[in-house]
Amino acid sequence: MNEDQPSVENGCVLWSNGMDLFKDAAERNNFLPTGLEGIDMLLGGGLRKGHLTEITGQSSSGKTQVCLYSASHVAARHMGVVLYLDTSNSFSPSRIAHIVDELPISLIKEPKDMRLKRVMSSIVCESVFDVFALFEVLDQLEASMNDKVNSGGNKICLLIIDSVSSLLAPIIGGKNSQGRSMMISVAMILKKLADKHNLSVLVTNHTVGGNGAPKPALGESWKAVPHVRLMISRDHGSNMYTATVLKHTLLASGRHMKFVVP
Ligand SMILES: Nc1ncnc2c1ncn2[C@@H]1O[C@H](COP(=O)(O)OP(=O)(O)OP(=O)(O)O)[C@@H](O)[C@H]1O
Repeated sequence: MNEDQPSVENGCVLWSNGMDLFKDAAERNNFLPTGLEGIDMLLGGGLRKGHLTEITGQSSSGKTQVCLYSASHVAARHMGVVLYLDTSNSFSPSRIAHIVDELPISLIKEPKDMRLKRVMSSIVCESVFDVFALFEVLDQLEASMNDKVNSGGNKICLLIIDSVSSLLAPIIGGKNSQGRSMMISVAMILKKLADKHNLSVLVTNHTVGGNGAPKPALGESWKAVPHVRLMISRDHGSNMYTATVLKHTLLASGRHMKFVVP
């Protein structure tokens, strides 16, 4: 084995020296915008490439809105292709069209009809209704990402799963250890894809326990998975929302920022 190279086994890097980690952090220090100013400011630029970001919150707290905004802004700003895995028919092309239509001309310098066509063709939406379909899609994604590395094709830069909890929560109840190991496999595949292909992964996780303090549905085993976990909530009867950091590699938990969904 070459002493300067990290050893690679089944595509996983087993060790890295400090200089590798330093270069890696500097090179990967780039973000994809969510297009929601408060969230982008809170996260130092948006969704970090190479990381898995989780949005959690109660029903109607705005999780899908964050996904739709992120997909629209990333596609509109020529950052790459977005793969949107929709688990509950919440993907809304008309909402995307509305978001793209509202983008200022100073940000996207092209006629509105061309912009919409381009954005729509840069967002690939796929319905995924159970964990087995999810494994299949992720498997195909990995194969196509490996091909794109070799062929230099147009790369996916953002993978969205709205919501990952609706696929995983049904299989982890009770003493179902097989369900739990499937959940951990999904986590490992997502993090490996993010790391190996420098893509940003955005997932949503609904909350449970409405009366007291609502908690993210996927519990303790999943808690360690996301690099960043944001809790969002909607201010009653307004279009004002609050994002609060529950977990972050650099920021203290509890930091929060308001954002508006126009
Ligand atoms: N197409 C739309 N156009 C305008 N506003 C919308 C649209 N869809 C949803 N909203 C508004 O955004 C709010 C947040 O909805 P969203 O679907 O993002 O919540 P969520 O957290 O994903 O909910 P759930 O967990 O039930 O899927 C809703 O209360 C609704 O008022």
